[in-house]
Amino acid sequence: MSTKPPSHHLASMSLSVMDLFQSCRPASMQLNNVSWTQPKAQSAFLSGLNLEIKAGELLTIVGPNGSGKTSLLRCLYRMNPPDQGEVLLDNQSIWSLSAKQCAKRIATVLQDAGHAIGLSVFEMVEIGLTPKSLSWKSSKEDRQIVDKALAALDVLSLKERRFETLSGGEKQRVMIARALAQQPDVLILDEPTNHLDIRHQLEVLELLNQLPCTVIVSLHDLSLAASYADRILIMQAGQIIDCAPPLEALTKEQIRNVFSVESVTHTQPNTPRPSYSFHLETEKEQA
Ligand SMILES: Nc1ncnc2c1ncn2[C@@H]1O[C@H](COP(=O)(O)OP(=O)(O)OP(=O)(O)O)[C@@H](O)[C@H]1O
Repeated sequence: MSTKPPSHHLASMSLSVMDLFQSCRPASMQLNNVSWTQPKAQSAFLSGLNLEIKAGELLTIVGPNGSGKTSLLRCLYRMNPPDQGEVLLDNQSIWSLSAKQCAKRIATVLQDAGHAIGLSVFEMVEIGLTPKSLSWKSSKEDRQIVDKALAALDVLSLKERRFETLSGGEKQRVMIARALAQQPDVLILDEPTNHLDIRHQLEVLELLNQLPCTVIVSLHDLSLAASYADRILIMQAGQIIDCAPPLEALTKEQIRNVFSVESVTHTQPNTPRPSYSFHLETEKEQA
């Protein structure tokens, strides 16, 4: 028997949003010996990174503040040019593709939920159609795509509102809808659950889990990361410390070493998906 809570909204939204992915060709991505140096820094922050992301995989990226999650994601979506090594999308260097060719296959949801003065929610999401659109004027089919993406993120009722009047969580959901409207083969999201209430956090991860495209998502919540990931990648000080299925990657020792907290892992029967509780080391434990 399923342990998931009933979600009528989720069931209907996933049905229609899956239409958008009918011609999705999930892509693999690869980092080969990638190094990247922060502007004005003396030495590389990301250094010699190697990683293979399988087509259709859901990879979550975790790590403390400043460990390099965003920097790594920027390398993957053709924002940070590596000083050394290569980033491949289906075995082709992303730097041999134009920005537009890349945007046809990779969609991003960034930490700072978009700025737009005067655009409606509908128009914000319509921008997601740009890389693939053949004409300036949106067709009936384009408008249906936008509506389906808005419905999937539970923001269809806001479509006439001006984007800048939305709450932080509503803006975040609109930006995820825009990425879905782009119908990508790879979806990269940088902390997409920031600002979201717990129900919408779970719904977003559940939705990402059902998408056929490759999904790469950074998260601070280790339980959420472990609940849905095929593999978890752990960053620390610009290095990939581990990349493995949740129970293998997030051991008590690993969590202590990387996040400097003590943890208790809670597992449930019939599921490989753990959750965690945390506490700071007590003086008694230190002794
Ligand atoms: N363009 C830049 N110029 C200078 N320093 C940078 C730049 N981009 C990133 N950094 C630095 O690189 C380090 C890694 O930053 P990054 O944003 O990748 O970390 P993160 O793991 O995503 O952090 P957080 O969890 O706080 O979002 C930080 O110390 C940051 O200040």
